[in-house]
Amino acid sequence: MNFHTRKWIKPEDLNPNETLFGGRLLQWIDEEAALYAIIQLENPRTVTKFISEINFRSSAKKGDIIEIGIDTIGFGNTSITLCCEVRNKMTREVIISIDKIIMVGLGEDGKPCKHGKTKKEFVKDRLAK
Ligand SMILES: CCCCCCCCCCCCCCCC(=O)SCCNC(=O)CCNC(=O)[C@H](O)C(C)(C)COP(=O)(O)OP(=O)(O)OC[C@H]1O[C@@H](n2cnc3c(N)ncnc32)[C@H](O)[C@@H]1OP(=O)(O)O
Repeated sequence: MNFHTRKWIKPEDLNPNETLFGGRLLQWIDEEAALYAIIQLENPRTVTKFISEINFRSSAKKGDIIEIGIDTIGFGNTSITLCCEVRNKMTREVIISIDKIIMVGLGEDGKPCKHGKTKKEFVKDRLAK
């Protein structure tokens, strides 16, 4: 799993308990999953279809640095299935884990569109072609 994105927990990211607000974290994860899927499917019209059980395993506090990791589990016809883990950058303690995030690529008509992808690709390999 690649941990591409780091976030610094600021006062506006906290809940009344003074720990990281779960909704904020889910927003960051959704955006990260969307960007990952857009790049893999090469389709900017990619939407979140399904997110499996979310396990908040620990929290973060103001000033912590967290990192968001996404990986590919598999490709369908119009979808890509991802998994996600968020951890504390310094301690490596897992904050959240999500087994399945399903993103679907849409066509111009807004309907699911076949992507023809079967394996994870790296942009550097595409550019080398
Ligand atoms: C490069 C430049 C970029 C520039 C650009 C950058 C912008 C970067 C900004 C990022 C910004 C963040 C963006 C966040 C992403 C949103 O916030 S998206 C908003 C939230 N999501 C939505 O609004 C989606 C609403 N849902 C829908 O519109 C429809 O359900 C959909 C997605 C069109 C699918 O319709 P459907 O009738 O369910 O379609 P169906 O053919 O049955 O299924 C499609 C696929 O989903 C799977 N599926 C359906 N239901 C399920 C289910 N319950 N469980 C599992 N799989 C399922 C099916 O198995 C199928 O997969 P394949 O077998 O084809 O691979």
